Amino acid sequence: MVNTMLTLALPKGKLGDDALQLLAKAGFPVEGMAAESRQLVFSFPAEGMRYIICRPTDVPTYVEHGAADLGIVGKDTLAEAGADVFELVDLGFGYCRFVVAAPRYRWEEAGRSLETLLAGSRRVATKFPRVAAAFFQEKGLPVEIIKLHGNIELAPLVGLADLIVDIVSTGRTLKENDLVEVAAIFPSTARLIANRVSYRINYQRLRPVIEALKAAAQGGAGIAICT
Ligand SMILES: Nc1ncnc2c1ncn2[C@@H]1O[C@H](COP(=O)(O)OP(=O)(O)OP(=O)(O)O)[C@@H](O)[C@H]1O
Ligand SMILES: O=P(O)(O)OC[C@H]1O[C@H](OP(=O)(O)OP(=O)(O)O)[C@H](O)[C@@H]1O
Repeated sequence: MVNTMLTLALPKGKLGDDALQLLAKAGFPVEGMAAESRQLVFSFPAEGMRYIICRPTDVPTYVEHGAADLGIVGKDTLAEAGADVFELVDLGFGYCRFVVAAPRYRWEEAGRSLETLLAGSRRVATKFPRVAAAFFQEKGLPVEIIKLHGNIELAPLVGLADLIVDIVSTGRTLKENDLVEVAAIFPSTARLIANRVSYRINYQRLRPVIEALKAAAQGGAGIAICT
C-alpha cells in the first residue's frame, strides 16, 4: 500500500477504449471501468493509481494545473491547447491528421491552388483555431478564423466559411459532404503527457508508470510496477 496515489487523466470518447486497453496491457488495474460508466474517479489504492475521466479537450488543463500527474490526449488536442506540459510518449493509437479542406467545386474552380482559392475567400471554420492560424500564418496567407465546436464540415456547405481545418481519419466525412483535402497540416496520435512539476518531484514514482505504458504502446511486455 502506498500513501500517495498518482493521478492519470483519461479521455472519454474515441480514445477511451484504447487508453483502457493500453493500461490493462501495461499491467495497471482497470476493473469496473466500462466505457458506459458515468463514474468520473476510479481509485486503486493498492496499486497507488487513480484515474480521472475527462472530456478530451480538458485533459491538458487537468495535467497543466497539477490536478493530474499524467494524462492521455490526442496530439491534435494538445497542439490546440498549447498547455505547458511535458509530452512524454507517442502511444501510437488514435491516428488521424489535420487537413485543410474545401468544397470540391471551389477547389476545381481555383485550379487546385490554395492561393487562388484564398484570393476570393478567406473564412476558415475550425474547432482548432490555434493550429489553423499557425498553418496559414506560416504560409503567409491571411485568413479569418471562425471557431466552431463540431460538425465542421457543415460550415462550407451553408456559406458560413470557405475552407475548413479539421481532423480526418477515414476520409468518409469529407467524401460524404463533397469536400476535398487541399492541404495536409500534420498527423496526430495519442500522447502521454505529464505535469512539469510532478514529473520532477515525483520522478521515482512516475518513471515505472511511464516506462510500462511506453513498453505496452510499443508492443512490449511492459514493466511490472512497484507499489
Ligand atoms: N474520426 C476520428 N478517427 C480517429 N481518431 C479521432 C477521430 N476523431 C477524433 N479522433 C481522436 O480522438 C480524440 C478524441 O475525439 P472525441 O471525438 O472523442 O472527442 P472530442 O469531441 O474531440 O473532444 P471534446 O468532447 O472534449 O470536445 C481526438 O482529439 C483525436 O485525437
Ligand atoms: O475521416 P472520418 O473518419 O470521417 O473522421 C473525421 C471526422 O471525425 C471527427 O468528428 P467527430 O466524429 O469527432 O465529430 P465532431 O465533428 O462533432 O467533433 C472530425 O471532426 C471529422 O468530422
